[in-house]
Amino acid sequence: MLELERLACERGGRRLFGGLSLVLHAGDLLRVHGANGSGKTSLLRLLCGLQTPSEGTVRWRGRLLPQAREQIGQEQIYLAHRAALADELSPLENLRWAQALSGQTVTNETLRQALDATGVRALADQPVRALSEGQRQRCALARLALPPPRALWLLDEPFNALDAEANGWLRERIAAQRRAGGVVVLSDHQGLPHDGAPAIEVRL
Ligand SMILES: Nc1ncnc2c1ncn2[C@@H]1O[C@H](COP(=O)(O)OP(=O)(O)OP(=O)(O)O)[C@@H](O)[C@H]1O
Repeated sequence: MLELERLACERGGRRLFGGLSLVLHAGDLLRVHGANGSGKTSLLRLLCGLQTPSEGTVRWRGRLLPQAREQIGQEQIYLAHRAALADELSPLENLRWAQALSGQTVTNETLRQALDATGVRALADQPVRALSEGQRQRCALARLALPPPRALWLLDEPFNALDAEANGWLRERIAAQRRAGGVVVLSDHQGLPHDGAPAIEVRL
């Protein structure tokens, strides 16, 4: 479903990685490891078409990125590092905005149910700036609980700041996504404990 061919990335005139080739099929999990600044975020941004490779190609279901980014937007979720939420908006407004950007409109009740899934329904109407890091991350992760199902999840350090309960919830969501035939790519600089599920590992 997701094909990387001899992918290379440069930032600020520096080559971060090159020659990266792999194919992810339905149900696959790719774990991207590497030190701070090694290029994990850059790789995820290449995979969702927010960045252009310096060499090589990325294809989702045969369509070339970033050229096909608009079409592919409805099939993927990209959750950026450090819960990229607008501070002045509430979690509910942030979720509604994220859905609108990918062409979806949902009812407030559906949004509240998603926030309920990550345990932050009670915070739905507060400004995000008043939330803790972990609460922010839970709000961002609520997108994974929103319809419609998206075949490709790109998650930048999604376990950051989560407590044990939220960590368990996210692991179960990722497992369910894989069982449903989706593809998950996640980055990690902490050497996450492995949950035993087979994964493809890349170190940058
Ligand atoms: N907009 C930019 N312009 C120039 N260089 C950049 C830009 N964004 C990132 N970089 C550089 O690219 C390199 C890789 O950054 P990236 O965010 O992809 O790393 P990372 O592995 O995700 O790091 P971390 O674990 O710290 O989040 C870094 O050296 C960074 O300074």
